[in-house]
Amino acid sequence: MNIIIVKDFEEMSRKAAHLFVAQLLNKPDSVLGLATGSTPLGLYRELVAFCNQGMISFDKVVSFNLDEYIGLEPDHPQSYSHFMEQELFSRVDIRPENTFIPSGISKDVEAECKGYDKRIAAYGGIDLQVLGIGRNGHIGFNEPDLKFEARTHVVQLDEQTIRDNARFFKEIGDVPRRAISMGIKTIMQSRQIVLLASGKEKAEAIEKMLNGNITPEVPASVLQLHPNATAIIDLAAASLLDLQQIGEEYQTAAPKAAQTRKDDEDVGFVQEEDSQPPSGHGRGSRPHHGGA
Ligand SMILES: N[C@@H]1[C@@H](O)[C@H](O)[C@@H](COP(=O)(O)O)O[C@@H]1O
Repeated sequence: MNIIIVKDFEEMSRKAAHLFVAQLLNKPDSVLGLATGSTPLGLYRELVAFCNQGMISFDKVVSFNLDEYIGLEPDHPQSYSHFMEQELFSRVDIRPENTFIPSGISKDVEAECKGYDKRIAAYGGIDLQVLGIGRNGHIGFNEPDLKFEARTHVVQLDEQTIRDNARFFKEIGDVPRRAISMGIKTIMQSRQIVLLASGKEKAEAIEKMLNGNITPEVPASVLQLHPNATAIIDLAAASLLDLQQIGEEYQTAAPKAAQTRKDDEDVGFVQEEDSQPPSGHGRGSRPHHGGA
């Protein structure tokens, strides 16, 4: 895993944005994996600015989000769908029909999960996936568990996650208890992954992710196995790491070029055989939020 230690949130966001800009310049029709939470907000701000300057375009981009709360309508102010609309989609030239987020109000959640993975595969898989990290080491909404959940699935949220995310809701009782999340295999199939972490509340999770065993009890630890993953960590989130050791043991340079499908197969993360060519559409007409 490449480790890049940066000064603060701003530098983390800028460095992450550069990876995305490079990706889009190389491949304008990239499939991006997107995340929510406070952590990627600076990244999205930077991408909006690059797009407004005409340096990048999202016109040909397809995006898949990691997760969504079960029970929230897409235009609910705390839904991840609404978040993405506000923070990125309404501010760049991405086509609404090319943005995918699991539906939290699907009548058949199992079919929703299966269909989501199939659709990702049908678009050729994710080129670049951004991740935040929960204080308990979760990625997406893959909570600590006894086994890695492979595919997009329904999760029961941890008490700590519910408490952490309660800050976005009026009261803790309003936080949904369940969500749909991409699974570990879905995430690991991405050709390139960038995990962002900022702030001292993430320090313990980061230390366990990098120095601990690869275990479902720390879901982010699986990223140690990914052939092209980069963690961009600010000094506060890196405060429990031995920075000298990092200098010696890890690369801090730019990530390797995108892995080929052959490489993906070598590590056992293969695309589904039964994937169909893309026929469905994204979330269709975009609710208007009057964002800047
Ligand atoms: N499902 C999201 C995760 O994708 C995110 O990484 C995590 C951390 O959020 P924050 O970036 O606000 O610390 O929150 C939620 O649980």
